Amino acid sequence: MRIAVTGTPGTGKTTATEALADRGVDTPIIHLNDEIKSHDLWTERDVDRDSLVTDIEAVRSHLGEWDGVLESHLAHHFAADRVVVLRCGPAELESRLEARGDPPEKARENAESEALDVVLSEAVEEHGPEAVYEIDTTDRNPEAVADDIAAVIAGEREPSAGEVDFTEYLLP
Ligand SMILES: Nc1ncnc2c1ncn2[C@@H]1O[C@H](COP(=O)(O)OP(=O)(O)OP(=O)(O)O)[C@@H](O)[C@H]1O
Repeated sequence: MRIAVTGTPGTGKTTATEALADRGVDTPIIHLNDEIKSHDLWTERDVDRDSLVTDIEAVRSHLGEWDGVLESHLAHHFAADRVVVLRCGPAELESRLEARGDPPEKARENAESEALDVVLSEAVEEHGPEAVYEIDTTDRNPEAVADDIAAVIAGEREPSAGEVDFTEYLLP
């Protein structure tokens, strides 16, 4: 079973999947961003955004026939059986990102992307609504989010997409 855990940076993918791993689940968890760095699966450095441009095809061949949980804001770009999209209210997302040291303009850019449902829309377009599981992490602790991800893995949660609406963040 291949579970992609995706979402705008700051929605808590790493934290929630690490909480899951701490429970000793027997599902392998792949932190894709670590794989990209450790196996040089990138094409160039984006100096302006202080990030690496991922080589999607190189990642695809590196992953091969993977199984378990694939965690990254890019995870929905790869074949998966179920796609978990973590969501977070843009204002809280901006605060989380700034609190961890991200530059304010980058935090704001991600908050606007979250308000525009960018990752959710890509996930639904690439996998279909029947494979997408939206989980709102706003004002919830990582353990509760990990519980919801575990429910998706166990097949105990119905697919849901588009129930979260953060567009008011974009209002002047
Ligand atoms: N449920 C939560 N409630 C409050 N803060 C959280 C929660 N989950 C994560 N955080 C905090 O938000 C920040 C971002 O979390 P995390 O790195 O797990 O997000 P991410 O989605 O993996 O981000 P990225 O895609 O950049 O790796 C961290 O400082 C983390 O401590």
